[in-house]
Amino acid sequence: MKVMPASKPTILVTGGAGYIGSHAVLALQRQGYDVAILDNLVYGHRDIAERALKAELIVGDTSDRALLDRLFAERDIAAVMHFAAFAYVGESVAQPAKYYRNNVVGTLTLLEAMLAAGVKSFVFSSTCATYGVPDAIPIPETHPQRPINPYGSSKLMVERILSDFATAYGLRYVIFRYFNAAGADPHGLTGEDHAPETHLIPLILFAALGKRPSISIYGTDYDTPDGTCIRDYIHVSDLASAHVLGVDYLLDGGVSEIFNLGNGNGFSVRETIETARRLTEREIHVIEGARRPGDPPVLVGSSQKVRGILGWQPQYADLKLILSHAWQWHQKRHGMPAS
Ligand SMILES: NC(=O)c1ccc[n+]([C@@H]2O[C@H](COP(=O)([O-])OP(=O)(O)OC[C@H]3O[C@@H](n4cnc5c(N)ncnc54)[C@H](O)[C@@H]3O)[C@@H](O)[C@H]2O)c1
Ligand SMILES: O=c1ccn([C@@H]2O[C@H](COP(=O)(O)OP(=O)(O)O[C@H]3O[C@H](CO)[C@@H](O)[C@H](O)[C@H]3O)[C@@H](O)[C@H]2O)c(=O)[nH]1
Repeated sequence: MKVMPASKPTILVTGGAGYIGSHAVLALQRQGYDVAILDNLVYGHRDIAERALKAELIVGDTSDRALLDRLFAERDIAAVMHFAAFAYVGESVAQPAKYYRNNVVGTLTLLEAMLAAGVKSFVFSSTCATYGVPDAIPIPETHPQRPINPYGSSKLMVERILSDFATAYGLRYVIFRYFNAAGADPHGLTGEDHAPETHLIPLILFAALGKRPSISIYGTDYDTPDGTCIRDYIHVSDLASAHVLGVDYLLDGGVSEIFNLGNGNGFSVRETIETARRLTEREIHVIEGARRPGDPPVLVGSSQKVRGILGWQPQYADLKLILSHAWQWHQKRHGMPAS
């Protein structure tokens, strides 16, 4: 007789209609988890959540306590993966209130609703932006946290709340501090589609597609080898697989942990543009502009800890491969075939 595997529990994914969250939904589904998405669709996409991923989408906000109470009462949720947040570094400098309200107050409401419903496992999207300007590269998890923009501060505040809630209320969490998410699902089911788009890699590819006339480099006078900022780009599907390992770990009774997620390799803005030129074989017109407020010159992370404790292994660490998946996705999403 064929023995069917016991079905896995339901995971609530906030922000699951967004970029990284949708890849996490896919990774959870591929591991046999049931998923419910909570997303207010301010930046998320109904077509990706419902048509591409065929997931249950609850359209609503993390600050809506009545909705959260109903959501937890009606489903048997084992853990929450919390992606819902605003995440534009530059905007956070100009509009900090928007960031503290959504990222801190929204998360607090969600945590209170979870705990009231007896759900105590939480996976949180934090960021290397909590480190600020690093003392040394690669950055370990023990590095002091001194964010230089309100976005990073909002994420650090949530990290502190989680630590206090663990002590007082028995919450168990995995915090992932990611470096720069990039790329797209290699099978093309989901990818990056921010409006407005402010991230470097999609904007470079839009210039290659002719959707934009050029790419601006924000600052060429940084203290780096070519004067432009250096970032550690990590494939979004590798982020997603780490999140599944994080949920498995918490559901197995693991203690609260904090992990960096990066590849440990830094690429400058100029190097990233050059890699895209070679990949796409298209003209990419560059404009050298002023620095963007809130940008640290170099962010590169050490991910030894997550490899050791969760056994995480990135599958797509190569920048050209990351760009090639993003390129496939943007050509399909924007209906412009490669020549
Ligand atoms: N993109 C990166 O490189 C990066 C790096 C480090 C950390 N992060 C974090 O990862 C998470 C996801 O980032 P992303 O790039 O996928 O962003 P995204 O904007 O694509 O996804 C966020 C999703 O959350 C939803 N949302 C926002 N506020 C909400 C609320 N109050 N209630 C319900 N839904 C809400 C949005 O509609 C969107 O679908 C964020 O928490 C971000 O801070 C991102
Ligand atoms: O048109 C552009 C856009 C960006 N950049 C530069 O490219 C780098 C990367 O910028 P971007 O893609 O906007 O990412 P970050 O500002 O580094 O922020 C991302 O990565 C952070 C972790 O580093 C996350 O916390 C944020 O949520 C996420 O948006 C930075 O040096 C920017 O100054 C340009 O030169 N031109």
